Amino acid sequence: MSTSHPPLSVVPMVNFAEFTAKSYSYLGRKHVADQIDQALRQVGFVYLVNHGIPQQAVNECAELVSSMRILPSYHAPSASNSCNFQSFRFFHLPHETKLVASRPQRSSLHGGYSCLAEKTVSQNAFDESAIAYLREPGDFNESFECFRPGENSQPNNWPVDQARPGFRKCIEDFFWHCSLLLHQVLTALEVALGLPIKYLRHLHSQNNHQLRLLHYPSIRTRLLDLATWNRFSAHCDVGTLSLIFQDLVEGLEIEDPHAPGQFRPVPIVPGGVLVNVGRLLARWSNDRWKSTVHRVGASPEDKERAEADANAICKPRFSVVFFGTPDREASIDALPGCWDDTNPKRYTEVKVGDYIQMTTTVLYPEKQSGDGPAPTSTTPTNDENYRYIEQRASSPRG
Ligand SMILES: O=C(O)CCC(=O)C(=O)O
Ligand SMILES: [Fe+2]
Repeated sequence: MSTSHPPLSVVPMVNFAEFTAKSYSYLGRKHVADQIDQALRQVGFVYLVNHGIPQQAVNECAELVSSMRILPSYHAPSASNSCNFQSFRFFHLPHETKLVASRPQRSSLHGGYSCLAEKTVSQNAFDESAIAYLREPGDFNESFECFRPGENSQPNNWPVDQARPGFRKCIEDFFWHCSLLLHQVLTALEVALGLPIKYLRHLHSQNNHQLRLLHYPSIRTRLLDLATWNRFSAHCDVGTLSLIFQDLVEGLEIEDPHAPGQFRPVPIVPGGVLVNVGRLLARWSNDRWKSTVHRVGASPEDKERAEADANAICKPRFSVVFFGTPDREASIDALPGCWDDTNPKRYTEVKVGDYIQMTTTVLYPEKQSGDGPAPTSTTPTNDENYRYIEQRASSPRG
């Protein structure tokens, strides 16, 4: 079948040092800003190298992530199983210790720990039966989420310090590194569109962002057949820009904007950060910048091994994702330069708080007030969830 667009296989890469270096001229910075603009228009994702977050800070965050053990009851990792994030030390804590830091009943209003397979994202499903269907099996990951340190309306739940000394400080510091980078990339977008300085940034002045640590444990790769179980279901992010830091294990896939339904693996760029557009920024830019559907499965290498061996086990994967979010009171209306008579506004103006409320209703339908009790001994353990998935995978849904 012929197509006017080449298949999407590569996320463009941009050297961000050329934007942040003080020695660079306006024209030099504009050149970088234009490259980012182009990538977000065509792919919705861009890799930034030399992004300015000190490697030591990424390593420290990853360092908490340092033993090679995975959830012990499943599968032993192979000796060659190297990854630079290795395994979050946090995720190796005993289940009960992690539960102390739980998000109350999946509340979108709290930071904290979510157990394996507790949560599923849903894409474009707004009626109750579709949501119920999509939610039934959880995605095969466990996560820890952190909102802006000191944000009272979205309190964070931390593990007790003796359980993981330094965890809280490290994660909070990393939050602020990411926040700084987010503001720099927003500045680049202002330059690309010729907007007044801080036009986008001033609507992010409250820094109501979110940091998510993710652990995708090893599992029999064939169980990750996307018809039965996912590591992270296909979705778009909600906010403006997300920053994704990955270990050395691939698995992220993005939908080819020119071939809907076809997902392309994203290769790892060591030291690079992936930046992608959330739905709010797509809306704000009148769809100039694409919010591309993405998902996480087994890496291409693991998939290949599973072709030959039905019992092959895929490598564990770790990632850290920072979700840039505008201030809740901000109104999002098409940006200057993104619409005119020939390209009229596609969306009505929306308040950020209302939009987020609508999307979290889909993600966390059973709990809106956020004040529910912490999980109790009746909360399924990771082991129970895992066994459930094994069972369900032998009788696929549908
Ligand atoms: O783990 C990843 O690489 C991506 C996760 C993701 O897309 C998300 O948390 O929204
Ligand atoms: Fe995402």
